[in-house]
Amino acid sequence: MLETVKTSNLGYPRLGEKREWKQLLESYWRHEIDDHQFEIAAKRLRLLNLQKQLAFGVTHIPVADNSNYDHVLDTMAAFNLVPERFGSYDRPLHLSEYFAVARGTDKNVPADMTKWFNTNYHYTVPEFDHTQPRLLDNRWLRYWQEAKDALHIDGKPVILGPVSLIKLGKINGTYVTEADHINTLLDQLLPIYGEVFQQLAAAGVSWVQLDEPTLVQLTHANEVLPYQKMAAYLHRVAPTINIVLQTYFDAIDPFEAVMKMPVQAIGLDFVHDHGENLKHIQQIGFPKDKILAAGIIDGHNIWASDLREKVQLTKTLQGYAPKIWLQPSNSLLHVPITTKYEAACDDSIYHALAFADEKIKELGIIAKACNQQDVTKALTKNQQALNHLKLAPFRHHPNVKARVNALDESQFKRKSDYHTRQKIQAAALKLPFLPTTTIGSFPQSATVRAKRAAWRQGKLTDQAYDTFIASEIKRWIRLQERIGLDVLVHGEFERTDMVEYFGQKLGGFLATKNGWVQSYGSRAVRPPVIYGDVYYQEPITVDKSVYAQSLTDKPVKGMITAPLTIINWSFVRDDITRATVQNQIALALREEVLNLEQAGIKIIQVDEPALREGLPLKVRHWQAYLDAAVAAFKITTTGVQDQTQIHTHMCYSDFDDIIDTITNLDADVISIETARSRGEIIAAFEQTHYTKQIGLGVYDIHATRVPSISEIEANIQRGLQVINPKQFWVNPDCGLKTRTEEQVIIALTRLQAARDRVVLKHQEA
Ligand SMILES: CN1c2c(nc(N)[nH]c2=O)NC[C@@H]1CNc1ccc(C(=O)N[C@@H](CCC(=O)N[C@@H](CCC(=O)N[C@@H](CCC(=O)O)C(=O)O)C(=O)O)C(=O)O)cc1
Ligand SMILES: N[C@@H](CCS)C(=O)O
Ligand SMILES: [Zn+2]
Repeated sequence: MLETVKTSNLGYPRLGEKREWKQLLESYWRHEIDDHQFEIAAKRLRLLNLQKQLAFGVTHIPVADNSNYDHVLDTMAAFNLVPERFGSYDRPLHLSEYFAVARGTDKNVPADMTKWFNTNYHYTVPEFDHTQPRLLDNRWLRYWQEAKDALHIDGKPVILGPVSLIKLGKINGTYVTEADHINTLLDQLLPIYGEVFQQLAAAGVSWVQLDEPTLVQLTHANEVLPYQKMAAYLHRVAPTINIVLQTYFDAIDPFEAVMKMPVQAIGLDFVHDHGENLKHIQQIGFPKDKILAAGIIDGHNIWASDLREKVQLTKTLQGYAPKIWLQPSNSLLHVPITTKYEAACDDSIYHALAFADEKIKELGIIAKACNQQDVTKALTKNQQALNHLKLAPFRHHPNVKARVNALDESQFKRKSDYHTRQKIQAAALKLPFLPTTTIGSFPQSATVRAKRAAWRQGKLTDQAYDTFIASEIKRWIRLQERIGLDVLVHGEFERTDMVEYFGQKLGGFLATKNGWVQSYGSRAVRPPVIYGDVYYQEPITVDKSVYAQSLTDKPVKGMITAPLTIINWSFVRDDITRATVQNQIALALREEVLNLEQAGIKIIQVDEPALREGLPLKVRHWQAYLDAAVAAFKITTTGVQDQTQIHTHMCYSDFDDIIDTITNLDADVISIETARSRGEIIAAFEQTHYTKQIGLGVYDIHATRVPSISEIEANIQRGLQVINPKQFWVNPDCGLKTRTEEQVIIALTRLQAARDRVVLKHQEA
């Protein structure tokens, strides 16, 4: 006898429909509101999110999935695990102490952040160097109680599991991978998780969602041991709590071992699993005593589901697991909140979109269909919407498809090898020893944003807006000249965002009005939607670069975003392969690169910061991804003459495992982040005997604190110990758009002075 199909959610976006949460955080940071006002407003937003899910009929509503900055930081703060420099506590952290860890202070650099699996969300990296874990704050109980008291919701607290917490963190600057380290830390953490669970049990909590996303990265059954130990412990100390062991972003390889764990439900991703979770269930079966929490709706993309197909999938799953919860494949943190602000876009796209709220509604329809309720109308409407998009003529451009199919070897190769190019470029550019440059963007000041807002609202003409952007470019060219930088940039003032901007300019993209997704803390991005074949409409960046170059004798870098970063930070159509979409983007950008070159731009930077984060979670899928990434980068960049210098830039990455890919990109110069990761990255380049030019980030742009000349000099010297000075460039870690003008001028002046000191010492030696 089949049980009623229930619905569940894994996490709801935090931003608020109109980014109210962002406004709230930032007004608190600006001291416009006090703690009390902050708490009242934050509670209102939390309850609003819960109320919505209640209204949509979700059976198992997540609680404590909210955060004041980041959920990993919340876990660290609750367990006294913040980095040592921020102190050790025996009471819950005050809001200002919590934000100090996240954002840094005058004295302390903030805790390190990195990408959350293969998403564009950043989490705070735990540091386990001096851990004295203890429970400071059972936030899971607090938020469960809040939902119960205010809305009578018996919520499902979401807690990041201890093994994943450990593996997402570092000891002595290195990610925790050794079994011994994992076990030692687990022994320290389990009693604390036990306390949390016991308190939840005492309060009457029925279900806890225990997220262990690292389970999808395992390859062998013996790696499941710490997870088993953890589940057995929690079951022993809090037997009345039902645990849903939640995985996402891929399939579980050691399937049988995980299925044996003493939990009451297992959450599996049936969207990003390459079909493997279903295959495992069909071959191995699903434990009869457990609930299958089936992630059947794509929580990482924004397309409406094919509901008939999902009903069919659910019925198939019911053949193996009679007790089912239907849920998104992962937390809805990674998609915008509602499509209702997008109604102005083409109807055939609009009706085929599903953001968080629409996804939750989809779950309700599928559940009803499986529970024998009549949803014919909803299913028909869904089929019509999908068909309209599929057949929309503006989606298909046969000539684009033909160009991708006709790609040949000549479009993947520079004319000459690096050493030949290097000589030609050196003669043409005549750059000094240890050239200085920046990564591209300068402050997106309140004035820049206000002018853009006025222009968008029609209060400023196109011409007035262009004139304003030109005046900013000119002002910053002069500033860069005054500081003495060697290679200049135009500053990217015209761009809301390095991906969204290209989405606004290329054919086949839709730029959303309100499709905000949290990137880190209060910061958000609006990923554009790739709905059709991508094509080049007209020059995108050429006029800005040419104008900037006309103002100075120093070289100005052209600045574009590379295909993998565009695709990884967009929502991508899912009816053709990603490799095809990537190559379409690459062919369009190739035209832009050639136009820049033809217009006299001698250095062109092709930013690829998201290449590393897009790596599939399973190593066996890496090579195909990396090969396709290299191909797209080469299509973009290899059309130019030898004397045109191609730069690329990557940040927020661990480069060790993609160093061969970096070499294969064949860029003449790469600038990378290093200031924050304290030099681990440099070793990777040393070991590979990297022969091309490298700009090491010697100023951490993510910290509000500006380093001294000596600190920057030390960073340069550290790099020079392992990298040949002839290959070395001096630059910040990343773009400067989030910094203030004052900070940037001081920082770059010091960077230039540090470079001059090093040059002097080098000449004296
Ligand atoms: C390098 N990074 C990037 C990532 N992903 C990207 N897609 N782009 C990136 O650059 N991932 C990794 C990192 C993440 N880094 C950041 C850094 C900074 C931000 C950020 O500051 N985001 C802003 C929003 C930026 C933006 O688009 N601003 C618009 C203004 C939009 C707006 O607020 N409009 C208002 C009205 C106008 C107004 O009052 O200003 C409205 O629509 O209501 C612009 O420049 O015009 C943020 O505030 O969060 C993100 C990721
Ligand atoms: N050119 C971009 C790169 C960011 S990763 C910038 O400077 O903002
Ligand atoms: Zn960057």
